[in-house]
Amino acid sequence: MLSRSATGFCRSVIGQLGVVRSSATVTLPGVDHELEQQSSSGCPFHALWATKKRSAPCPAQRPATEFESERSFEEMPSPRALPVLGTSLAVMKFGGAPRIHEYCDSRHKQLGPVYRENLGAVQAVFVADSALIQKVYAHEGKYPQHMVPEAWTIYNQKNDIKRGLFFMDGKEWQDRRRALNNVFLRPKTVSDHVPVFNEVISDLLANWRHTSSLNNGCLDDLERHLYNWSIESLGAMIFGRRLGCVSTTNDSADIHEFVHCVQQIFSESAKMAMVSPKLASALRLPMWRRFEKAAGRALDLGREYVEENVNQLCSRGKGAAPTPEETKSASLIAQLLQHSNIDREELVRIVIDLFLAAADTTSHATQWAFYLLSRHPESQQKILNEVNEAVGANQHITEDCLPNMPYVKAVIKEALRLYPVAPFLTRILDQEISLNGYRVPAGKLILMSLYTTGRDPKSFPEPNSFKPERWLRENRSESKVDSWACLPFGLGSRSCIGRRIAEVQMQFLLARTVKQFDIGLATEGEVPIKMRLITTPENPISLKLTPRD
Ligand code: HEM
Repeated sequence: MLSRSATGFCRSVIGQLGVVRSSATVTLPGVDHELEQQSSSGCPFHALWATKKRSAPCPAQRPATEFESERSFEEMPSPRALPVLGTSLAVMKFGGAPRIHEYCDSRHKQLGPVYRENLGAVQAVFVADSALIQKVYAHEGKYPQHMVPEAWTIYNQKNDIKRGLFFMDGKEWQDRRRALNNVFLRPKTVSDHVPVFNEVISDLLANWRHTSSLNNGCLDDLERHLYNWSIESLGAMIFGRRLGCVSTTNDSADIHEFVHCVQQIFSESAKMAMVSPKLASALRLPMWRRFEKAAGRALDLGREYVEENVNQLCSRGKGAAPTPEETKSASLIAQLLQHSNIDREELVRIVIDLFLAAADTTSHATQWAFYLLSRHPESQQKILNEVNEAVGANQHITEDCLPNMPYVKAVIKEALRLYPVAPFLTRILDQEISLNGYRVPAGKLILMSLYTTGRDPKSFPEPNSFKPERWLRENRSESKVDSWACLPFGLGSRSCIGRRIAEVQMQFLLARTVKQFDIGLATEGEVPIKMRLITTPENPISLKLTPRD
């Protein structure tokens, strides 16, 4: 098993989000390329393998003799490394941690779909091939294990605190995941909260209309707007009430501080990509102190929100039946308390980690989608046509309209292919596996390079072009997309638990924004990726919004 404390430079450099193996299904209306859901009985990979019509047997069923003809781990392609420095200089030449996706991409081009490299103290196996990714998932076992950013592990150990789902492993993870699945993966959970998601969007769009009208049509700092939107939407769902990040009427200084802290946690841990978090914490470097302060404050504020919510629920008295309205808008906290044996203390940790997992990912994914739309007016027109047709006489986009809006969904999928928020999915397997003819011992860190697979011309013709159409069911035969090469939410039982929530929120926001505004880019030129633990724009993005009415 890989030591959790191992590594500085690299654990952070490659410390992106990992992925999964789940049991709930989310199907894309009109988008025929989803793979994530499997039945819990039998080998889930047989079904998946069968749907891909591969001639080789399911990798999970390969005979034990498989390894006899394989080459050893040491023989696996690996870049030349200098004594002591290893390959750090080569990484630096590419621009260091912010360009790690490009560095790994070039290594794959040089060394093939599977190679190993010691980045700092971490020895990792990099995989960029959809068939091999399937194989890794087929071997992830009952308790899939992923990598967590080292700064967090150190912080948790130092402060002796336990954390939420993302940080759990083994049986504890499985129990909690099941309890949360019961709430998060129920279609009704999302449906019940669509009205509040739309309420948040109405406030956001009113704010955008006002702000841009005062600034020559420009909406600056899209990142901050989307961060607020993402936290407000999730908060409304979790606490059953608006937090005030977006609304102008219910403004609370605390919530802005919370948003700021969550944002800072990510920005400071990304800075530790160039310095070992262990070293940064031991020397109490400014970046560590800022990280520690932001994490401590976020945890405190999160605790206050959760406790306030739980106290309100408890003060209603045990046997008091909720009113129909209350039942409809029941906070997820109420549902978790009702349907699981999670206690208050654990609830605090779980909820705070949900915010950490959701805020950055959803806001940056949406930011890239807006960026791409601003550069592709023809796609905006397609969305507009689709939305107008779907809403008909009814001017509001309701949940019932979503199945008739496959193009919007395809835009999201395409944005996540080009800009996978989590650029590497990570797994640490508890059994030996053979990848591309090389043995990978149990306990090795495996990084699946989504940036590379998503832009592989074998999987996606014209891979660098934004072509949402490729995901539409009617184009499937000629578009030749390989869904296994694009897994932005991971796969299987440890896949993103918030996927459906994020997708629905994004669909509504994109569709409603395009319906109201023609979206242009206020800033010049292409915006490159800067890796800050997740895939973010290097420069701030500003939009030019022109009302359509
Ligand atoms: C576009 C938005 C999002 C993307 C691209 C995304 C992506 C991912 C990925 C790749 C993982 C992989 C975990 C692994 O196996 O290591 C993950 C896990 C997770 N995500 Fe998301 N996510 C998004 C939004 C959300 C939202 C909105 C929530 C909460 C409502 C959320 C909650 C979580 C949690 C709790 C985990 C850990 C699951 C576990 O360990 O069992 N995510 N996400």
